[in-house]
Amino acid sequence: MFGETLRFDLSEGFPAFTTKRVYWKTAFKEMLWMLKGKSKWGTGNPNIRDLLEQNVHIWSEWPHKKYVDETGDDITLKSFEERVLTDDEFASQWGDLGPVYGKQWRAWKTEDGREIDQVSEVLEQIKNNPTSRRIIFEGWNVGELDQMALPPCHKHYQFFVDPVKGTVSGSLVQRSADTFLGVAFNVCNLALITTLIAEHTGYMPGEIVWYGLDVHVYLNHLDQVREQLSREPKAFPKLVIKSKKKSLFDYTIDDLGLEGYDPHPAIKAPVAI
Ligand SMILES: Nc1nc(=O)c2c([nH]1)NC[C@@H]1CN(c3ccc(C(=O)N[C@@H](CCC(=O)O)C(=O)O)cc3)CN21
Ligand SMILES: O=c1ccn([C@H]2C[C@H](O)[C@@H](COP(=O)(O)O)O2)c(=O)[nH]1
Repeated sequence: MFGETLRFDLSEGFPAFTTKRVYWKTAFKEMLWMLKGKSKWGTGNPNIRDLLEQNVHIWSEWPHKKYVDETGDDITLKSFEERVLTDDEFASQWGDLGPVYGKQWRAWKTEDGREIDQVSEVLEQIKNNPTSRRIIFEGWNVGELDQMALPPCHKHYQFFVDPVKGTVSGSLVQRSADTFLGVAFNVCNLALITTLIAEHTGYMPGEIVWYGLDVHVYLNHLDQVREQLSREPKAFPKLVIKSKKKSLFDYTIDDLGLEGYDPHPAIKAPVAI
């Protein structure tokens, strides 16, 4: 399908889907990793070492494939991850994802050698110029796409302040959406970033609007999708910020929680690489 929309009012609950268990901690860790921007490994591009240290494996397939293709060393995904985790030099060389998400969000390179922190600018604009129609961060850096492990799927984030309601709403344009595996994570993470941005600018979270352009279901997910569609949705949980940090960029998973999340059981599916 092309051009689909989902809309959730965050005052009515946190949109972690309930028709299957969404590994929201994994999703949140991914979002917090993106918000940190650069990695201390290698060239500073986002690196899977930082995810593996938190037991998150959802990005490992891509650098593993690159390593096997380029070196001919046919090691398993598990041994590859182990090596990235324990061998600093290996992590710097092979754990690097290129200038993906966090790099563009926090340190977009300009022609004159500066780096632009788009997320900090979003916070500044919401505080100082809330009626702006330019409250955006963008990951689609055309000149650097060929260096990225995957060109960004969730690419354009735009925020909107309603001064009367006292809310910040968030939206996401996603060029390509893996309906069964990716979208639950993407919606969760859009709701998380919108809530955190509201918290750090003195507003309440408003709505989130998700736009999916190429929205697809992989053929080897069909049984899983049918199973999920047969289930009745339940009430959404509530996001709790257990400890408010000074900066939006300082959160760890231990600072966040979901209260009242009682989903149907998880449904497993293979990820397409
Ligand atoms: N085909 C494809 N779909 C995606 O959703 C996707 C990509 N590729 N490439 C980049 C990232 C990585 N993402 C992923 C990758 C794997 C899962 C996944 O396997 N999720 C399982 C288990 C989660 C866990 O390990 O805790 C799930 O049941 O949600 C989710 C998102 C989202 N993106
Ligand atoms: O956050 C994400 C990241 C990726 N996806 C999905 C969408 C596609 O199925 C693949 C990417 O393949 P492309 O050929 O580059 O479109 O990953 C997602 O849904 N959410």
